[in-house]
Formats: sequence, structure tokens, C-alpha cells
Amino acid sequence: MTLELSNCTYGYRRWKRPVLEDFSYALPDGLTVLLGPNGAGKSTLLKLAASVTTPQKGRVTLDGGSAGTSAYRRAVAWMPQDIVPMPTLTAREYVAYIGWLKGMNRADAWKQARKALLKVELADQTDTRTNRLSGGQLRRVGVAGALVHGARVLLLDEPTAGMDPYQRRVFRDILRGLTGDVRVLLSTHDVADLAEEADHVTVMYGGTVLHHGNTDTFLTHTPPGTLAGRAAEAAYTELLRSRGVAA
Ligand SMILES: Nc1ncnc2c1ncn2[C@@H]1O[C@H](COP(=O)(O)OP(=O)(O)OP(=O)(O)O)[C@@H](O)[C@H]1O
Repeated sequence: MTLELSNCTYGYRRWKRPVLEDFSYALPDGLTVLLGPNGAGKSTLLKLAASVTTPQKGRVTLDGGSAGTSAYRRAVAWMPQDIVPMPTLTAREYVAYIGWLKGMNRADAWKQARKALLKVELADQTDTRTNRLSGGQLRRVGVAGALVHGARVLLLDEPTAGMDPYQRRVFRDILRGLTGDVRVLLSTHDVADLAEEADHVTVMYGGTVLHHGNTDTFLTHTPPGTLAGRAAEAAYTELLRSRGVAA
């Protein structure tokens, strides 16, 4: 199963330089952590892969099938960077609605929404309206939304931002518990928290991929003498520095 962006160009404004230009990327198996400074293009890459936006040039495909088809949308889950609460919907209704939009029937979506909320430990908030949830709780609702339809590819935009340390751990356990050939691309600034969990690390800067490889290769950039638990963070900083890029 391969999700691929081939020679994609995408810009938000016609008169401005595109954010991604002739950009190609193939999502490897397992968990890939996407790192990069603010404005590097991480969210843009995730939105194109999620088929939320369409490239002005190039193709986005899953096993050769084009993005935008219902099969593609069903197979690919996206958690946006900003989860917008819907005041009229409860947490369970919100997650079920995502499932329904992804092609599930109402009964399945309703049932799976509860299961997904249990996974993110929000069983006690299923009937709470989404505008009454805290920022961290709302992000967990977003994670539940990405899990609800049993997607084969999860695209998660800063899923742990605003989560407390315990919930970040619950989230890591959810990732470890994914079974079968589920591929995950996850953008984060919590380098220390997630990069060492990953199978692969992609670092973006200025709309290009600065580094892409397995986590061991990424960690070879860690300077000697780095404190335990800081290896990923130090490797990231060193990598940017060695390429003349300020983090
Ligand atoms: N809706 C938009 N309209 C215009 N420009 C945008 C829009 N969204 C993003 N951009 C621009 O596109 C570039 C890439 O942004 P993107 O959100 O993909 O970066 P990012 O790596 O996800 O950043 P961050 O870590 O801050 O979330 C930035 O220069 C940003 O200003």
C-alpha cells in the first residue's frame, strides 16, 4: 500500500511562490514523524495527502488510485491542526459525523464513534457538546475522528499539541496498538516525545524534504555527549544547523 505525491505543486495564492513545487514523496510503512520549523510546509503536505486540497500540478495516489475518489477518502484519515468545535454536536455525534462523511453507515459510525472515544479515554465526555471541551480534550476528539473509520493511512497534524503528558502517553499507546498495515504520517513539534517512537523521520524546510530515512539514520545526527532522552531533539537541531538552516 503506497501513498504517493508525484511532482506536486501547490500554492495558496496564485501570485506567490508555491509552498510545494514539483514535490514528490512516498509514505513508508509504519510510523513516520514529520518534523520541520514553522512554515516548512508540513500541514500543506498533509492536506494534499488527505485530499483536502488538490495540487495545481502533479498527482496524489494510493496504490495508483487517484485522490478525491470515495475509495481514497475512505482509506485515508486526516486530523487537521485546528479542530473546530461544532456547538450543536456532542463529542460522539462529532466523531460519528466524521465516520459518516467517510462513507460509513449511520449505525456503524455511531457504534465505532463510541469505541474511538474509549480509546482516547473520553468515555465520560461522549455526551458533552464539543464547544464545552478543553483544548486538549478537543484534540483527543480529533484523534478519535481519525480512528473511527478504520483507515489504512492516518495523517495527523500535530495530534499531541496541548495534550497533557499522561494523554500524550495514551496517544503513543494508541499508535503502538494499531494493527495490520496501517501507515501513519504525523507532524509534530514534540520532537523528544515522538521521534524515537517512529520507524521513519522526515524533516522539511522551505517546502522541501531536508532529510528522510529510518529513525536510526536520523539519530546518527545526535552530537556526542547529548543527554539521555534528548537524542532526537539534538539530532533535529544538528541536522538543521548542518544544512545552514536555523530552527
Ligand atoms: N491558508 C493559507 N493561506 C495562505 N498561506 C498559507 C495558508 N496556509 C499556509 N500558508 C503558508 O504556507 C506555508 C507553509 O505552511 P504550512 O502550514 O504548511 O507549514 P507548517 O510546516 O505546517 O507550519 P507549522 O509548524 O507552523 O504548523 C507558510 O508560508 C504559510 O504561511
